Amino acid sequence: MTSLFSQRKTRQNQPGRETDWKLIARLGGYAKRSRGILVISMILLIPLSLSGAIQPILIGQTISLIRGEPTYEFLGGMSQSEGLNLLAWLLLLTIIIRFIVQAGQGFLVQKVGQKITADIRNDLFHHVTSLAVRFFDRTPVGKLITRLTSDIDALGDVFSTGAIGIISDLFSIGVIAVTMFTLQWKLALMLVLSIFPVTAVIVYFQQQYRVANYKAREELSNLNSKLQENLTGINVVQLFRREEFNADLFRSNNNRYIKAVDKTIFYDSAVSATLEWIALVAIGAVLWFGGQQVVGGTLSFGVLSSFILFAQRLFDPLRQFADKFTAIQAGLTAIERINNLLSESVEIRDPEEHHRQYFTPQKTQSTGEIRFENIYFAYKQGENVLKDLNFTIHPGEKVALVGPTGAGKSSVIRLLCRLYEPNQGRILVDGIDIRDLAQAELRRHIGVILQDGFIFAGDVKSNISLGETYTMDEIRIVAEKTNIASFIEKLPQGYDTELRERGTNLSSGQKQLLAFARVAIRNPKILVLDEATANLDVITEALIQEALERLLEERTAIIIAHRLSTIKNVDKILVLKGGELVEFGSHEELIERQGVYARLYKLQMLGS
Ligand SMILES: Nc1ncnc2c1ncn2[C@@H]1O[C@H](COP(=O)(O)OP(=O)(O)OP(=O)(O)O)[C@@H](O)[C@H]1O
Repeated sequence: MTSLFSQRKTRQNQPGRETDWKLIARLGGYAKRSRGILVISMILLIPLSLSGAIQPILIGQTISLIRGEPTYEFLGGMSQSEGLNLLAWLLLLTIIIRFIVQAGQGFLVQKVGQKITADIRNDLFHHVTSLAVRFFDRTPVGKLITRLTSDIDALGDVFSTGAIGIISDLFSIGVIAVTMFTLQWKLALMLVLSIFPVTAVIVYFQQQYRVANYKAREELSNLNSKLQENLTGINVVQLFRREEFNADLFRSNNNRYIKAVDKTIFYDSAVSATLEWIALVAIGAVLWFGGQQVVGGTLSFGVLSSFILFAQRLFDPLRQFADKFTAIQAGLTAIERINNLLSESVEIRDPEEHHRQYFTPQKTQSTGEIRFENIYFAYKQGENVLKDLNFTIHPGEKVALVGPTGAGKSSVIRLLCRLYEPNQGRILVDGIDIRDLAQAELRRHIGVILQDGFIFAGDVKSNISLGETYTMDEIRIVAEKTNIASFIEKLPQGYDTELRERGTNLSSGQKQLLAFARVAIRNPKILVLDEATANLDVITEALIQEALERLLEERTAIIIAHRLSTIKNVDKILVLKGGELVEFGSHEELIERQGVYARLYKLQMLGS
C-alpha cells in the first residue's frame, strides 16, 4: 500500500517529536486529492475577509458622518441622511456577503475534511491488516482499535467543529492588519505588536496541552485494551471470579485517564482565560492611546470607533482559536499517533513485480513439494525456537509434525505460510523460494485448518466463500464432501443462516467442519492441519476423519497432532524437540529406533 505518510519509523510515546507544521504537511497529500474544492474554498476567503475588514470602517464612517467629522470622498456630495442610507445599505451588503460566503466556505471545508478523514481511515485499515503477525504480538488489539476509531474521530472533529476555519481566521488577521495600517499606523502598530506576547503565551500552553493530551490518549488506549481483553476473555473472567480484581485494575487505569484529561482541561481553560484578558487589555490600550489623540484633535472619533471594532476583530480569530484549540490539539495528537502507526513498516512484503514467481505447471513439475533448508528462527532476538531445520516433504506425502509442547511445531507452520520470516535459511514450495512468491499466491496454494476455526459475523455461505466468488452449487458440493451439508440444511435458513461473531452459536465441532469446507473449496495443493481433530466428539470425529481422507487425496499434508494414535497412517513423522529435528521416518521406523517418538508413543498408549 502506498500510504501518503512517510515510511520513516518513529518512536512511540514521544509527543511533539515532529513539528506541527510537518504533521500538517503530511495531510497535504490527502488534501491534494480534493484539490478542486480546496481551491474554491480558498478563493471564497477573499470576499469573506474583505467584507469583514470593511465593516468597522463603514461603522466608523457612520459615526464620523453623524458627528460632522471628515469622511471619505465618496460621501462628500451627499446630505447626512443620504450618506447614512448609503452606509446602511453597504453594511447590509457586507453582512449578506459574509453570511452566504461563510456558510458555503464552511460547508466545502468540512466536506474536504470528511473526505480526508475517510481516506486516512481506509489507508490505516489497509496498512494495519498488511502488517506482519510479529507486530500484533507486541501490540494489544484495544490500542489499535483506539487508533482506528477514537484517534480518527479526533481528527474528524478538527473539520466538523469548524476548527479548520482557523486558516480563514489567519487570513482575516492579515487583511484587518493591512486595513488598519492604511487608516492610522500608530494605533495599528500598537494592536499588531500586542499579538506577539499573546501568541507566545498561547504557544506555551499549547505545548503543555499537547503533552497532556498525548498522555490522555495513551491512557485511553490502555483502557480500551483492558476492555477488549475482558470482553474477549469473559468466560475466563467469570469462571475464575476475576470480576472484582479486573474492575479494580480497570478503575485505576480509568483514574489515570481522568487525571490526564484534567490536565488537558486546565491548559485549555488557561488559553481561553489569557485570550479573554489580553483582548480586553488591547481594547483598553486603544481607548487610552486613541482617546488622547481624539482629545488632542489628531484623530476623529469615527476612526477611533473603527479601531475599537478592529481590536475586537483582530482578537476574534485568536479567541476562536482558543475555542477550537482543544479540537486542533487533539487533532494534531491524533495525526501524530496515526502517523506512528502508518510509519510502522510492513515487514513481510511481496517481491517486486519483475522478480516475482508464480506456480505454473511449466515451472513446477511436481506440485505440493515443501523444503526447509537450514532454517533458524527466533521470535525474540537471540532466542532461537527453530534451529537448523532441514527436511523435504515430497508431493502427495502426508507428514505428521510431533513433539512436546513448545517444541516449535506451530512455528514451522507459521514460517511455511510466511506469517513470519526465518532469521536464516530458506523455504521452498515447489522449488520456489516463498519470498519470491506473492503472499496471496502462496496462501492460495496452502490450506490451513487451525484448532479453533474462526467464524466471522455473516451467513454460513459467506463463511465458506470468505469474500471469493463461488457459486451456490460449488458451496453445496464442498459442504457435501466435508460432511457438513446435513448440519447446514438443518439450520433455520440453511446456507443463509446468520452466524454470530466468533461463531458463538456453533459448537466447536461445527466450527471445525466449516473450517474444513472453507479450505476444501479452495482446492489447495498443500494442506496444513494444526490439531484439527482435537475438539471433536467420537461421532463428529468419524465424520471428519472420512471428510479428511477425501480431502487429503492427491495433496501434500502436514498434520500437527498431540494424539499420536491419529497419525499412525501418515507417510512420515517429523519429531521436533527444543526447535530441532531429532527424528524423521515412518511410524514403524521410529518405534524401532526407540527414541523420542517411541517414548512419547509408549507414554500415550499407557495413558489410554
Ligand atoms: N508469538 C510468540 N512470541 C514469542 N514467543 C513465542 C511466540 N509463539 C510461540 N513462542 C515460543 O516459541 C516456542 C515454540 O512455540 P510453538 O507454538 O511453535 O510450539 P508448539 O510445538 O506448536 O507447541 P504446542 O504443542 O504447545 O502448540 C515456545 O517456546 C513458545 O513459547
